[in-house]
Amino acid sequence: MNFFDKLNTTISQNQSLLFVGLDPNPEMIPACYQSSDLMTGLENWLQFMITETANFVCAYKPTLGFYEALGVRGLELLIKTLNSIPAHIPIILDAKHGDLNTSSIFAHSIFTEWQVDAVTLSPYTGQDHVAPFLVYPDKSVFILCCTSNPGAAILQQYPNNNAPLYLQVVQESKNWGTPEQLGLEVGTTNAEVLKSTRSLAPERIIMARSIWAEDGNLKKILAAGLNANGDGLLIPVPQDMLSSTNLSQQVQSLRTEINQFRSEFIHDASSCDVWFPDIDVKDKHPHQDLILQLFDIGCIMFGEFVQASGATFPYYIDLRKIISNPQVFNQVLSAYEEILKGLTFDRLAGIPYGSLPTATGLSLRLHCPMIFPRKEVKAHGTRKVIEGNFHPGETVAVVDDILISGKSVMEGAEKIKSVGLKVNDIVVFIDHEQGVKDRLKENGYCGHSVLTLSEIVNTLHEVGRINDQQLLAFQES
Ligand SMILES: O=c1ccn([C@@H]2O[C@H](COP(=O)(O)O)[C@@H](O)[C@H]2O)c(=O)[nH]1
Repeated sequence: MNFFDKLNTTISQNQSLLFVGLDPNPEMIPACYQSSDLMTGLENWLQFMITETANFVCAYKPTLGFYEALGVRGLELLIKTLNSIPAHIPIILDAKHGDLNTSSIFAHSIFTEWQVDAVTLSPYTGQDHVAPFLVYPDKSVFILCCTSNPGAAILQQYPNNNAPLYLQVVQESKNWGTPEQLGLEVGTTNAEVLKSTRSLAPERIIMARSIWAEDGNLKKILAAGLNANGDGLLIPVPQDMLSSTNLSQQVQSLRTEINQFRSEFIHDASSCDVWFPDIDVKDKHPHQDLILQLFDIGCIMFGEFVQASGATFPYYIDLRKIISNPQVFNQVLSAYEEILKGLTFDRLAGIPYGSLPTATGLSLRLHCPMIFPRKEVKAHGTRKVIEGNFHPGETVAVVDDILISGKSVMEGAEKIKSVGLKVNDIVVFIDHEQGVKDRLKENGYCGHSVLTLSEIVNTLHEVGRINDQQLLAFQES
């Protein structure tokens, strides 16, 4: 999973845009962690920060300079700290070293040995300095565009407020990497600076810094920095909060305040709803939030529905609706992507019409060319069975929404094979079970699914979205 997906998954799981700076700053160490051995005190404090916040933040950001300042033991402490961070939470190493000669070896150390997910970099040595970090496809960089140091203003605002240098940095750095590879670091208490950055880079993740100096500024900062989906902005947990004994509660309250604002912001600004979980279940299904969202936006319906075969089912799944909800669509794509990454193929194919948007999204994410079998062959023009370019002999992974009998997806796969292509794998979002994967196997295909229908129904019943009667109707069908 790349940094961008890992970050989005944690944002969605922990419902948080907050990140914590894991800095062993001897000047900030709380009294209860001060001991005769400074390093032990700092280590205990860092561990406390991680334990208290791991379920409520989306990333950690250790600053390399604080560890280096403590000498060899400081670097040992950094390794211990990195190892203590739960593996699913992304780590952004704050290391604005601007030395061209060391960037390749530094990138290798931090990404392959220390296994951090992203790094902050200074822009002034240009793309040459940044490029060695971008050769790691799963990693990202954050380019420092603006700092809040009063003394920096004379450079950052040069030559004037209409075309300041920091916006040139934003504009130029956008050419260095894709939005998944390159985010922006903006330190400011001035919401106008964030607003200008956001309007120039609507597609980038912005890591906000130093926003807490002025009381009551949070709403202005959020309004200026959030993107149109109500995210794309990483917000630091205030430094003084990290020294408090009830850190966990304070971070949770801040998270709630931010999420309330995001929710109102989205309703005001867009026609797409943002979904927040209303249920907290222990040992929940890994896709529980996604299942609930699909139910809440009407993709999973219960009642009497006649299927194409003439049979009546007590449910109907309409995954075509996901295209109208980018938040859900993005998560659905990530779930397909996890399966596809383990398979070998040259091209992706979607089964029309329902799975064409999904296949398109996956093709762009995986940088894999796409084709599709036509539903009906035209009586004019090229009379093609397959749209898109391909070479006979290539292998195609077929993507579809739901397997009921397997008829439609196998018909599509047969058309693909009829032009000399090979199909081994069929990947769907939902498997209706009842032996359909065996049927695929008998026909020479290996079926993969993100979810089974029983996982969906049991999860919905467990959290009270459907009643006992609906569960029974499904179990008896
Ligand atoms: O709840 C449902 C049931 C079916 N569909 C559509 O049918 C095919 C799958 O049916 P097969 O019998 O496997 O051919 C699926 O691609 C959908 O287009 C549905 O959307 N929802």
